[in-house]
Amino acid sequence: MSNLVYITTETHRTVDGIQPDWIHPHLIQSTDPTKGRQFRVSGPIPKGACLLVDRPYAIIPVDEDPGNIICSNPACNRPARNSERISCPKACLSDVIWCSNTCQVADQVRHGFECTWLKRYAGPIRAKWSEYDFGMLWVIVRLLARRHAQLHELSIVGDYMSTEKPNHDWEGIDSLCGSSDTWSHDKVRSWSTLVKKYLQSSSALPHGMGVDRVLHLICQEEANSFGLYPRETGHFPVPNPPIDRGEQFAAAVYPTAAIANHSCFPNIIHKADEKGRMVFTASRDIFPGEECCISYFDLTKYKDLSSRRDHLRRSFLFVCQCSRCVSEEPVEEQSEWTALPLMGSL
Ligand SMILES: C[S@@+](CC[C@H](N)C(=O)[O-])C[C@H]1O[C@@H](n2cnc3c(N)ncnc32)[C@H](O)[C@@H]1O
Repeated sequence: MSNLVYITTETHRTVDGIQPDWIHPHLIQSTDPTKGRQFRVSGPIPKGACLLVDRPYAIIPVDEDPGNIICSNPACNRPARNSERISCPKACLSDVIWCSNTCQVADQVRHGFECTWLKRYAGPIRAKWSEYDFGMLWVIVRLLARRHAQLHELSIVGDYMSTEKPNHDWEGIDSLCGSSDTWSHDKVRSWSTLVKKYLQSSSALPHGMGVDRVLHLICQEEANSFGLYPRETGHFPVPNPPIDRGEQFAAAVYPTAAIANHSCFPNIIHKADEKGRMVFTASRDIFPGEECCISYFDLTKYKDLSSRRDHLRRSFLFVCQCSRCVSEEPVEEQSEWTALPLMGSL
């Protein structure tokens, strides 16, 4: 991180009302007819420049590495050492810890929302479904818990419905792409069962949303959540010998970072910092008008066109249209793609 170039002239710029911790003045949002929302740059970006620092709206530890459990306070998120961990007094879940009394007190309202749900359902979901399903549902509960805590704060200062202070962060979650049309019927049916069993609005989870909205939230979360790893993702060309990104230690949803599309020839490297904030750094010089892309997967793992596209199709449900994939397509496939009707034009 030592060679990052921070340009600090516009510290409070927003992307369509969403306010990340920091965004480079040249990073803008636009729309691509095939890929949807995207990041572009309006001016030159030197290699090493920091483009974005985005706070997670919700983050959960992933159980692989019990040495690396992150503080539950969303304003902190730092990995806490064993000796400094404070557990929930109601013992809702061993993965819920805070790194100090201050963080625990600051997180009371948000955690209060998830605590009963975790105590009641974490065990049964892990036993009857899977660790993956539990993680996915817990991210949803944390999204709802954060929204609840923000609404609570706004109601304390008396401007809950004020148009001057809308809940910018939740707008970012609301605008994430993803819908039930993207996923298979079986998948959507299984998520619908999970929502009805475990995520309906109740005294244990008073979010006030209908089943369809929560199901839609799952579809959005599944299309937009990030895995957090100890090392950077997106170095290209892959260094020799290759350095992978390590074991995942958390999963998170970032309202602004989620706008970044994937490329197998990315110009951005991404990695979460010590507070769980997603940091985008230019991996080469980027020219005005260029799209800014991250890599959604570890480029050391999938190398040729078919393995990259298969992986993206299976895990992210889209056919990669990045410049590298399109240029590597056999000529007959290229003409098939160009023959497909586009939804619009640039
Ligand atoms: C995390 S979102 C990225 C932002 C998204 N474009 C939007 O409109 O919000 C991931 C989705 O973007 C689209 N996408 C991202 N990278 C792509 C690529 N290389 N080729 C085609 N579609 C892509 C896919 O629809 C994918 O499900």
